[in-house]
Amino acid sequence: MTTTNAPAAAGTAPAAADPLLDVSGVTMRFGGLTAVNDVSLTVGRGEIIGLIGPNGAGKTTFFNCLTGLYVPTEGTVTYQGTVLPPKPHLVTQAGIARTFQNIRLFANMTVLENVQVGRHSRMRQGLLSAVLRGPGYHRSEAESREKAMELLEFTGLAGKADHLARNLPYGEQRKLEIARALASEPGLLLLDEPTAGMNPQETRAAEELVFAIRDRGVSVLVIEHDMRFIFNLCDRTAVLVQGQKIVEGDRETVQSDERVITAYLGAPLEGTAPVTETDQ
Ligand SMILES: Nc1ncnc2c1ncn2[C@@H]1O[C@H](COP(=O)(O)OP(=O)(O)OP(=O)(O)O)[C@@H](O)[C@H]1O
Repeated sequence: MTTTNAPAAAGTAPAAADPLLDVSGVTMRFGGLTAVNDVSLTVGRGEIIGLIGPNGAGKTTFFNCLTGLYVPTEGTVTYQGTVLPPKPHLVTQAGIARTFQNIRLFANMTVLENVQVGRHSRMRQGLLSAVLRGPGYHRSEAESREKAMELLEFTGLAGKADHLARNLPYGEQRKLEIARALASEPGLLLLDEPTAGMNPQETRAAEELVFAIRDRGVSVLVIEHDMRFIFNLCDRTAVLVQGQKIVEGDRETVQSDERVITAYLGAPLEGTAPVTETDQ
């Protein structure tokens, strides 16, 4: 895998000029609780953007608002210039794919089948053709298998194509989730804590994988608690605290922001010591 191990444009201003994703004023309330409060964010083509914040800050809720799992109380999500309807299958068709904090694989299907399921939104064969199993169906199946195998090569799982998903080690299950998400041929991939439960070696490999995904032309928005992972990868990082975006910028901007330090450590520090991966 050949990757470019550097953010696309470190130190950029906190907004993409011609955004692929343009989130404007998204608010999500659950009864009296405002989980996400008036959050705006852009992701440009070829960017890797980080989303960090303490537990319960609203990060996953924000993802759910982007992907149609939740209908935001207020605000809009625009992808490639079109406002997205809050329906997961339409969001996938539009070109946004995601992984979940808690792995959601089909445990009793093979690794290859899991990726083929991810291609469902890009299959052109209708129900009738699938039922009759005509030549079109067989062609489509062969193409689906070939594309799924390419993604397994890309993620390093080709040797396990016939294994049941539930038998993969944890780190490989996370990779498989990413392969399945890529199978829908997204322009934007949302990763929710992709390194949770990984050892340091697996985490470094996951970094390489995210760079390689970006190099395939897929932009990435990633939630992660591992600060080193975030700051190694991301062109910009946004910080959510109690549902609000308190700062967004490059590594230096985020690490030296006193509000970030306060949010993570609970009290302002003397000076502006940078946040490190041990400060989670
Ligand atoms: N469906 C829901 N109904 C009610 N409250 C919810 C719902 N989903 C999330 N919340 C609440 O919204 C707040 C934000 O939760 P969320 O899971 O988005 O945070 P997070 O930043 O992703 O946290 P973590 O880092 O621990 O995963 C929490 O107080 C949570 O309890």
